[in-house]
Amino acid sequence: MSLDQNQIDVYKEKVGEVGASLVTSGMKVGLGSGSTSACVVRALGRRWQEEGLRFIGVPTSEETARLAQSFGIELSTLGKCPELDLDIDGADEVTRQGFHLIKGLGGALLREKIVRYAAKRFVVVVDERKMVDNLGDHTPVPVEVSTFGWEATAKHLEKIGAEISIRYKKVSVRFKEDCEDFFITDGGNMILDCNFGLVNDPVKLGQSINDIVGVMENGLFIDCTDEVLIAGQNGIQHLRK
Ligand SMILES: O=C(CO)[C@H](O)[C@H](O)COP(=O)(O)O
Repeated sequence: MSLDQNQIDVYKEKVGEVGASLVTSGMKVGLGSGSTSACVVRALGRRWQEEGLRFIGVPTSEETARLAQSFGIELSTLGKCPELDLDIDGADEVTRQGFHLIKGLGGALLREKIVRYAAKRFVVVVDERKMVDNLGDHTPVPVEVSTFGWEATAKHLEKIGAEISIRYKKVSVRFKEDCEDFFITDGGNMILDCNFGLVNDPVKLGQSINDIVGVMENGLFIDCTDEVLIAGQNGIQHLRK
């Protein structure tokens, strides 16, 4: 499906507003990362300033924290708020059946996964381009790894079938050594984008990836999404598990 950027931006704004409408005063809310989550945060910022909505946000990235703070939204940490009522985040792929996800093209997957598992309810906001039949349809699996010894970690990932692209600051390119321009996550790690082709058994794959020493976390979010808000030609669909 080809959509122009203006149409995509309109979808993101709309789904951001519907996502933000799920927040009520007094809630503790995980704030996702990426451009669609930014639309949620901006819509929440408007509600904060115009309606007097008051909640506590726990951001999944420094960028999201800065955006939320620019609206005066109160932020906290999982240290102070270890249990959240709601987490709203974007995704790179969402399966039509089961709402399994690939996340992390924005580079925040470790914090996003930690925040997701601190929340009672997880709502994913996407536009219709992100809906797939199988994980791996058009997105690699981002894997966050320690910068120390990442080359050895990459070799182990290749042994389990990954075709690796190192994530650089701007774009992800094919394996190249001795490059100093790596993308570094908020937690000080690197991202290796691992193409496994179609992912038939995501639970097993996620386990095999996380069993490798040096891996911090992988971008497969399996069986943990409660609801999906999908922006498309027919408006916003709100699907529940
Ligand atoms: O997982 C993520 C960041 O780590 C994002 O949620 C994901 O990449 C979607 O981003 P966007 O809404 O910009 O397409």
